[in-house]
Amino acid sequence: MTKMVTVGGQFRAHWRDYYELCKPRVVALIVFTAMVGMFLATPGFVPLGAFAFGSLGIALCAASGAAINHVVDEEVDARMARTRGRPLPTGHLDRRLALGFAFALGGVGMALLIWMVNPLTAWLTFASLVGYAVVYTVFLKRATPQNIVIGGAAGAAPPVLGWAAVTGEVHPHALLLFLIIFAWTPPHFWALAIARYRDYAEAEIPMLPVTHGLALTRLHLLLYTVLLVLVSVLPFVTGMSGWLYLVGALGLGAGFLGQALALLITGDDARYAMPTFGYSILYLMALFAFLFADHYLPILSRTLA
Ligand code: HEM
Ligand SMILES: CC(C)=CCC/C(C)=C/CC/C(C)=C/COP(=O)(O)OP(=O)(O)O
Repeated sequence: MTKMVTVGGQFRAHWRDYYELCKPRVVALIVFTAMVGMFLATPGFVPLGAFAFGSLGIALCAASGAAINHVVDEEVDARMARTRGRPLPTGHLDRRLALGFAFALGGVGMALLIWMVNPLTAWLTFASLVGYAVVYTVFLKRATPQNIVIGGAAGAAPPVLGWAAVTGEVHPHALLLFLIIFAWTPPHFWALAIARYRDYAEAEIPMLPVTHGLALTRLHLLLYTVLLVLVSVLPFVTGMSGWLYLVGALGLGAGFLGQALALLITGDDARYAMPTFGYSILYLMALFAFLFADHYLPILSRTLA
């Protein structure tokens, strides 16, 4: 009896470790933005196959990238308070097992995308995986404070991937969604980097607050938020989205600008940095929910009329 409980307990611990390697909450938001890309790609309903296999394939590849990031960053993660409890630095998981797991996820994800969706989506997703796990994690993260600006392109790709899964093409409207996430990434990350800048300094990772100071990072955070609000209006200006989206985008943008301004003016990182980071996640989720609602409400009201 005792043995069974122990075996059960161990299995549970391993399952959780593998799950954590996938950065599940980040992947969830990535897949949500990909799904919205799929919905916006068509005036009607998304074909079920493209939706299910596209979402699953993108999720598996993003999780693969996240797991590779854990392997490459094992030593850096061990040096930072925020990350030293992860499965590799704590020794809960072996590096080779983690890498095998990452390749298995990526392999299954790619197979699904190639055979059940289309090759364009598969290769764009592969480029995003390599962009995050290799270009950003192995090189840029350790090389330049612009790491997350350039590396942000990998995380901004999912709506383009979702769109391509449904239509087999890269549409200019999908690129607008890419631009939104691309402009959102710096304020998203720098809010956290300000809050945790001692971590990055100790790990000798050249994040902007470490190399150029907190004041300049707060200013850059605000400037990118202004850029984000401007870019977020483009779906309305180009006729891709309507008034519901515009009102939502401006309301959410005002909230983000308020946070970024409060951080800059007061310099009170303890009070504003983590709430700004939390708001950035809520912002992206809600902005994409507005894109979705704006796309389907007119169709719904026409159907009901
Ligand atoms: C290069 C681009 C990005 C960088 C450098 C970055 C950085 C980070 C970091 C360091 C964290 C904290 C993770 C932790 O504490 O475990 C985080 C959390 C998060 N990020 Fe990002 N991020 C990027 C792109 C994205 C993208 C594209 C999305 C989604 C579309 C996203 C969604 C999230 C979410 C949802 C969390 C919260 C996770 C949690 O609570 O466990 N991030 N990000
Ligand atoms: C295939 C596809 C769509 C790939 C998406 C890429 C992806 C998973 C992007 C997430 C970005 C992210 C969480 C960066 C943080 O890494 P970090 O190492 O700076 O943060 P950490 O210190 O918390 O590990």
